[in-house]
Amino acid sequence: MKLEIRNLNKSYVKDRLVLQDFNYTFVPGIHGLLGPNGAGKSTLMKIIVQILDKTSGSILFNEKEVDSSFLKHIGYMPQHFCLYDDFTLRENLNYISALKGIMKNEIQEQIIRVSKNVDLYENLDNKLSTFSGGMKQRAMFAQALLGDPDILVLDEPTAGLDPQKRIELRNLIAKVGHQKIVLIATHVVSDIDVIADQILLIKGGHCIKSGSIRSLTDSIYGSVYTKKIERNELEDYEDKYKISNLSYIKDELMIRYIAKESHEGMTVYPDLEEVYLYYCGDAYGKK
Ligand SMILES: Nc1ncnc2c1ncn2[C@@H]1O[C@H](COP(=O)(O)OP(=O)(O)OP(=O)(O)O)[C@@H](O)[C@H]1O
Repeated sequence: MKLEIRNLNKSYVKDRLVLQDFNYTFVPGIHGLLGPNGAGKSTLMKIIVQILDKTSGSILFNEKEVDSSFLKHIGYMPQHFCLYDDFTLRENLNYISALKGIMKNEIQEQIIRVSKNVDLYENLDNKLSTFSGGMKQRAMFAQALLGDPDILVLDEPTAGLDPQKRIELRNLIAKVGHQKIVLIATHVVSDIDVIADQILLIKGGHCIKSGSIRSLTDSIYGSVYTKKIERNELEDYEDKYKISNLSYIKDELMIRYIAKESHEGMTVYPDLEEVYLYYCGDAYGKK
């Protein structure tokens, strides 16, 4: 199974491309789409799920150009809440099942399966208006799982969740995402650093770098340092380098920072946040 994005371009307004010659081939596994605000992650997702038209380029699923029949392969969880608050969860899932064209005699079984998947089986007959934020996110995830789609497109699925709920949803995605093509757009590195098989760093409408977390951290090994400094040196370091971490140990200041040229600090193994800062962060240092 593969989903190919070829030379994809999108502009909302004339002459301003928000996706530029975007190329990537998704295969089964969890793909984390990381990038700054406005990078084009949601736009890419909306084009894949056919909410938006592309300006040019092509999308192929298993070698064939996609058309509207491709939608049955997709489960989409948008960035913003999109359920009916006055409906019960069962009514919501019934409605979405009908929209997805799921056979009538399969709907009840599907609703039971997905509600159990997201641990909301006991809440099926409660109105969404009584759900907490975390329950609503899980309800939206249940909606994406209806029809057991091959591809899950999740746009900031953990937005607004507390740390425990965030971890629970992340584990759930890892559990049900197995053998599917899963795309997760996020700004939160910890949402994907454990579960993603591949990371795509997206900036300015391009995929600027991709690979496994290990290959990405390896790619910047030698550029991340740690050092104990005096307080009055901090400003100078901030001017010259990207500080990825700063902590006080008693009165001493310990920093981790990214320096592209070799440096006197002690080299440390990078993490994904540092990969993000290295490739997607603002201009190198303040100067
Ligand atoms: N409906 C629209 N009309 C005009 N411009 C838009 C529209 N939607 C998005 N854009 C612009 O397209 C660019 C990409 O936006 P997009 O929402 O895809 O980015 P993103 O990476 O998902 O950002 P975020 O992380 O903030 O959600 C941005 O410059 C945004 O302002």
